[in-house]
Parts: sequence; structure tokens; C-alpha cells
Amino acid sequence: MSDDVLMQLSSNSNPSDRSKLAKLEARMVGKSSSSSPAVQSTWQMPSSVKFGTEELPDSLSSSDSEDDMCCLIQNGREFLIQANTQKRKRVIEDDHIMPLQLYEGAGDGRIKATENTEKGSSLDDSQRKKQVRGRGRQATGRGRGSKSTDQTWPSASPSTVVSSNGHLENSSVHKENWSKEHLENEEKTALKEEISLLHGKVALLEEELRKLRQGAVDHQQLCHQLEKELRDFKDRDQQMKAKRIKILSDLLISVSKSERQEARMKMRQESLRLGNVGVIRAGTVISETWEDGQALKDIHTHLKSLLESKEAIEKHRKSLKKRQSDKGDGSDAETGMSEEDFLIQDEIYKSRLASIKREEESALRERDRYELEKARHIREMKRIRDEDASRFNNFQILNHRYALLNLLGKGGFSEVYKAFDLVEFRYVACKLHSLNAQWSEEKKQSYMRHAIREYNIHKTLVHPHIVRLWDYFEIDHNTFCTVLEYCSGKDLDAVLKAVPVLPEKEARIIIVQIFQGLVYLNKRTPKIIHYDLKPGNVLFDEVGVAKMTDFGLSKIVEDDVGTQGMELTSQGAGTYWKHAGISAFSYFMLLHITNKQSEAEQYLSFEQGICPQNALISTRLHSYRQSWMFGLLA
Ligand SMILES: Nc1ncnc2c1ncn2[C@@H]1O[C@H](COP(=O)(O)OP(=O)(O)OP(=O)(O)O)[C@@H](O)[C@H]1O
Repeated sequence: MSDDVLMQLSSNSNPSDRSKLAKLEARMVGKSSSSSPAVQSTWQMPSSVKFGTEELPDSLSSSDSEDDMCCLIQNGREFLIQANTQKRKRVIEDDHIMPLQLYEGAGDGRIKATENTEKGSSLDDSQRKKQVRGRGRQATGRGRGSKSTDQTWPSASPSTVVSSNGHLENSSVHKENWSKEHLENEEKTALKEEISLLHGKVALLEEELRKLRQGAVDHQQLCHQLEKELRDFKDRDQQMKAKRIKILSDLLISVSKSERQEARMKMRQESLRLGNVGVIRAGTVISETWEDGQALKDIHTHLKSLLESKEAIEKHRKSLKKRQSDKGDGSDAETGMSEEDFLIQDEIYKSRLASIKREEESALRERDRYELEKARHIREMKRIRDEDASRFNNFQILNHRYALLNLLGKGGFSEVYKAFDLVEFRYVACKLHSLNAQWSEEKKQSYMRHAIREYNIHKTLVHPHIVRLWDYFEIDHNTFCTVLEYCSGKDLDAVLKAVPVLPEKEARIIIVQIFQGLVYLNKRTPKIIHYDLKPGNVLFDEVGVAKMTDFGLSKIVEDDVGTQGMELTSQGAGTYWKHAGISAFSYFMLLHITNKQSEAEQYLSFEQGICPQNALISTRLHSYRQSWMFGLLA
């Protein structure tokens, strides 16, 4: 430590002092070799310190010259040494103050750095961080810094100045202790400040927590309230839903009831106009017979009178012709009519006959129209009668969902009701399949198999020209229901029966739609054969889109089964698909357009030749032929 300080001190002394010192030392070394090394070393150190001129003997201070020195040496070498030794002592005594004064000039930074370095070894990392934090605060001028800068280090130098001097060492230790204490105090102050800050933060957080807890409690209460409201709302909604459904079904029922009344009233009126079913009693046998209504009676009477008139005129004409030929070239003996008069009379008869013919044609057209109306009327009568006889005619709600309204029609084994779906809020057609209680279990099973197959095939079909099957459920042991898309238009059978000849354009667009449906059935996997395509199974929706329905006889075509391995019915089905599927339908439509019965008959025999083994199809075709081909085209 002393070497460093000495170096420092010597570097700080001015050059003239240094040369004087060198000279003095040179003399001392040369002339007083007896002086102790301790003294010498002690001497050397303060010699580099700036000597105040007042500290030297006047003779030395007043004269720097070589002569003075020589004089001193000559006059008493001993004195000089003694004087220098005393001075050196004094310098050393004061020395513990001087170097620090010098250091103070050099700046606090270095001392502090030294202190910090020393302290750094004894402080752990956290303490160091705190110091840095403390200094940071000093730099920002937050209290502690100002204190620290106000404090001045004691001007005492560290123990490096004179290590051999006990007093100085104590001072150094004291300073170290002081700086430690100071640091500890600073640390404590910082920690106290930090603790008070943390206390503040804790108080804030506690306040925040309290508020949050309060908020949570409020939220929970709100949540409970909302849950309760939701429950109430759901209950109310449930009650309202039940009410809504009740009101809706009541409305639907009242509309249906009025429709029923209207239908029956219309039927009664139409019965008077178009005809009714009368009862004929022959002994004990009671049979039903058709009695034409007034309009038909009138038209028939009119036609009859026209015919009578025509016959009468024809008769008169014949007698005129006879008289004309009898009279020869002369005039008629009885009437005196000339040849010219005969010709005029004949023209009158001819004209009258032509007029009657026109009237007759008109009356026949009118009769045809009445006949069509009569057919519709008979159909409606049958529907009403079936509705009245049905066990589902009292507006039941099936499966808690389908409100049955009015009967649409009755098939071989089923009744189709218009219904309202109270879940989806749409009209549907409920097809109620009833098994005859008289049937054997085997027959029932067979029917069920057919119905389930129909359902399974039909439910997978989604196409604009195929009636959708929405649902299927059992009603009781002998009855089940399929829910179908509702088609509010007529079926094609009714359309064809309503016109004597269907215009080609209309027939073509119906065929196109049905072909699209058939193409879909043939392209999907697995392919489906409808097997029962007829006008009665083509329905129209409210905008006139044609849709195929009734998949009761349809079959799935297994892809991997070759024609050889197929059942007889399936072989027929494959062929039927080609010929009776697309061709038959278009053929029938074309026949209906061209109205050529011979071609229709030819086609039917051809079709029967394709699948003679399929009794069911043959039966169907037979009824088909009966109801449609011969009924219409004959
Ligand atoms: N989805 C529907 N929408 C509207 N009316 C329908 C619907 N399905 C059937 N109908 C009508 O219900 C009546 C009876 O239909 P159903 O299919 O039971 O009889 P069918 O085909 O004449 O007889 P079968 O099934 O014995 O051949 C028909 O007049 C038909 O117009």
C-alpha cells in the first residue's frame, strides 16, 4: 500500500522538489551510511510528498544551491541528519492527514470505488443489488441519494498510507467500520422504505381484493338471479309452448272442421247436380246404385230431345223424298208442291238437322264435362265416406307431434291424412298403415316386412322429384305411420282424368321431372327400382312440381349380384327397370297424348311378357290397366 501511495505522491511532486530530494538523498546515502534503513525508508516516503518550505530549516529552505548543501555538510553532518530526521517524524505524524487531503482532491469516486470493491467481497449479491437500487434512487434524487452525497468521507486515508503505524491502522479500521455501518444504515433505510412501500402496496392489494371479493359476491348473486329468471323463463316458455300448440292445433282443427263441413255441403250440392249413390232394395237384398243428378239428367234429357228432333226431321225428310219420287215429273197430287218446293223443303230439313247436330255436339261436350265433375265428385264422396268411417278422424295428435287433420285418400292398405307437424311447423302427410286384424300372423309379418323395406329405402332418398319421407313410428300393434312430405296438388291420375287429352307440352315436362327422379334412383348406390310407377303415384306440390311416391314395392339392386344369380323377381325387376321404368311411363304418357288404345294394349302385353312370374306386379299392372288404360282410353 505504501508503494502505491508513494508512487502517487512522487508523481504529484514538482520537478524542482524532486531534484532537491534526489540530491539530499544522494548525500545522505554517501555521507551518512550509518543511518538506519527504517529511517531511510521512512524518509523516502514523505520526501516524495510535497514538502512545505516552512517544514524545512531556514537554511535549507532559503538556499537550494549546491553550495548551501556543501556548507551544511561541512558545518555539521550530524545536525543535518538530525534535523532531517525530526522533520521526517513530523511529516510522518501529519502524514495520516495529508495523503487523504490529496486524495480528496483526486476525487471521492476512487475512494468509493475502493470501498465498494472491498465491500463487494463481503456483500452478497442481494445486498449489492440493494446498493445499486439505493444508488439508483440517489441518482433520481429520491431522498437517500441526497443524504449520501451530503455525507463526506472522513479525510483519513485508508490504512494503506502507513501500515506500520498503529494509530493509522485503527483509524482505517474505524473508517471501514464506519463505511460498513453507513452502508448498513443505508441498507436499513432502503429496506425500511421498501417495507413501507410494500406495506402500501399490500394495503392497496388488500383493498383491491376486498373489492374483487365484493364484485364476485355481486356477480354470484346476479348469476343466481339470472339462473332463476332463466328457469322462470323456461317454465313460462314451456307453458306458453303448450298454450301455443294448443291454440295452433285448435285453430287447425277449427279450420279442418270448417273444411269438412264445406266439403260435405259441397258434396250434397254436387250430389243434387251430378248424382248420388242410391239404395236399391230387391227383396232382402240391398244394393247400391248410382243416380245421376239434375244437371246430368237435364243434359241427358236435352240430348234425348235433340235426338228425337233429329229423328223426327229425318223421318220428315224421308217422307218428302218419297213423295218427290212418287209424283214423277208433275206436281204432288195431295199438296200440289212443285219440284222447286220439294227442294226448298229438303234444304229446311237439312239446315234443321245441322243445327240439331251442333246443339248435340255442344250438349255432348257439356255432358263430358259433367262426367269429369261426376268422377271428381264420386272420388270426393268416397273420401268423405272413408273419412267418416276412419278411426283417425277425430283430430288426434300422433306421437305428441303430428296433429291429424283431414283425410287425403285411402289406398289398398292405408289411409293418408293431411297433418301438421307441431315441432317443425309444417304440413305433412301421415300415411297410416293398418294391418287387418283378420289376417294371419304370417300375412301381417309379410306386410310389415314390405312396409319396413319401403321406409328403409324411402328415407334415404333425397331428390326434388321424390316425395321425402320424414318420420316413421308405431301407433299400436296393428298400425304404424310414415310421415311424408305434403303435396297439396292433385296426383297425376286425377290430372289425366280431368282432361280428355293432355297437351303434349304439359306431358313432356311431367315426363322430364319423373325421368330426373328415375335417373337419380338408378345412379345412386345402391340403385333402387320403384316397381310401382303409375300416375296415381306421381304427386304435385303447391307450385306444380311432380314427385314420385309410394315405394312399397320398390327394391334395392345389389351391385355384386349378376343377372344369373338374381331371384326371378329381381331378374324381372332389372328388365322392368329398363322397359317398365322409364319406357313404360313415357309410353303411357305418350299413349295418353296420342290416345291410341291399340298401342297401349300392345305395350301392356309386351310388359306382361317381360315379367310374367311376378304375380304382384302383374296384379298391379292389371289394376293399372283397369283403372287407367281402359278406363281412360277405351
Ligand atoms: N305425400 C302426400 N301428399 C298428399 N297427398 C298424398 C300423399 N301421399 C298420398 N297422398 C294421397 O293419398 C291418397 C292415398 O294414397 P295411397 O298411396 O295410400 O294410395 P294409393 O297409392 O292410391 O293406393 P295403394 O298404395 O294401395 O296403391 C292418394 O289419393 C294420394 O293422392
